[in-house]
Amino acid sequence: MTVVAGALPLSLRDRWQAIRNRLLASPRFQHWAAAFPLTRPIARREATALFDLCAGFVYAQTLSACVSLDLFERLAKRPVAIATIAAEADMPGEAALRLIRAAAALRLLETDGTTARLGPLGAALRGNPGIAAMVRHHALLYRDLADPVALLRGESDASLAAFWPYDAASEDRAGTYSALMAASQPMIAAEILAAYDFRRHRRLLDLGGGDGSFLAALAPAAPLLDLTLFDVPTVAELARRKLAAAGLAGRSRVCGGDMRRDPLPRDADIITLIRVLHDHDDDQAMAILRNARAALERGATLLIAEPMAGTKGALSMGDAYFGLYLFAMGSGRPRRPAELFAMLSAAGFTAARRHATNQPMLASVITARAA
Ligand SMILES: CC(C)=CCC/C(C)=C/CC/C(C)=C/C=C/C(C)=C/C=C/C=C(C)/C=C/C=C(C)/C=C/C=C(C)/C=C/CC(C)(C)O
Ligand SMILES: C[S@@+](CC[C@H](N)C(=O)[O-])C[C@H]1O[C@@H](n2cnc3c(N)ncnc32)[C@H](O)[C@@H]1O
Repeated sequence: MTVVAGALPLSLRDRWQAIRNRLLASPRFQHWAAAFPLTRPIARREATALFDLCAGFVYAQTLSACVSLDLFERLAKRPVAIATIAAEADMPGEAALRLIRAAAALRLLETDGTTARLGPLGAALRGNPGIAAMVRHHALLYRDLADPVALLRGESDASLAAFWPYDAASEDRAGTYSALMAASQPMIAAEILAAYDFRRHRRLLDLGGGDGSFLAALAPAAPLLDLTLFDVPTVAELARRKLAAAGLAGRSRVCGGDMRRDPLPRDADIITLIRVLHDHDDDQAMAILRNARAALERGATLLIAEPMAGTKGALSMGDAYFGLYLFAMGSGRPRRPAELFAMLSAAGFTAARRHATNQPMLASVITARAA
């Protein structure tokens, strides 16, 4: 190791990285790598990756315009002339063509310059209505991120924080965020139900269960399971109505309160925390885990399902997307499975393990047993 005054000591790895980074920053090396046949594909891929980072906001706004104009639903029925889209969207034909060509370049649509058709990514988006709901919701996030450094310094007020008023959820506010969660819950529930068999349990308590969308999705997959939901009182009221409307009133029970400190129903043999822990800073997350542990008999199960940091194949989803999303929200962070294992152990759980999900970008699943 070399010690430089005022700087951290340099390891072998640091020195190798310094050489690599000098090379990558050199216009001569970049030019050579792009021209040499063996390195050309890598040079193009890396240049495109960097360009995509520069242009990400433009891509996202192209998608946002398509969602606002409901183009995916419109084009799912049949191809439509671009002139018709322009008239319906109240914009000049040239502008509509510009948007449709942009969306076609992003594989959201397809076009021959006169007619617009649904593209493969637009078709996939239709399969999960929660994605369009998130795209609409991103207007808030991107407003907060307009000056990211000011946000990180705490110099700007984030509107996202007001969108999630967990501690003071009026009926109106709770209804808005619960509707967003309900729209995206089917794709999450599909991942969890494919990863874990709930039929081995008798009574499930869904902590922070929202408006009951997860329980409604779970009910047919585990017909003998008794269902309990716990959420803040305003959301619990929404869940009561939703579960009754789904014909589950006889099979379910709903409780309102604060999952960090209020006593929880004690008769469950499995507690689920779905998209809940990552919302909370470490002390609050530990309070939730300890409260859950206190409600379980020894040997009972805790299941955590949420997007996790450090997820292979979905790294940008964790520390980049949810890292900044939750920062703007004002609490919580995406955690690595190893961090969750340590927290689970400190809260009195044992035998923590991961269960593979098909789309880890959407959710990873961990279970543990009450020790
Ligand atoms: C047969 C042919 C034509 C081809 C064969 C090739 C082939 C196999 C193609 C695959 C086709 C296919 C099955 C595609 C499937 C695509 C899927 C499943 C795409 C899913 C995309 C999901 C996305 C983009 C999800 C986005 C989710 C977001 C942005 C979630 C945000 C969540 C937030 C903000 C949550 C907030 C809650 C809080 C506060 C953090 O607790
Ligand atoms: C991100 S939502 C997830 C909802 C649902 N589990 C889902 O995946 O769709 C987090 C939920 O936790 C609830 N919540 C937040 N803080 C809470 C607290 N202290 N006590 C009870 N519920 C809480 C919220 O009201 C909200 O319904």
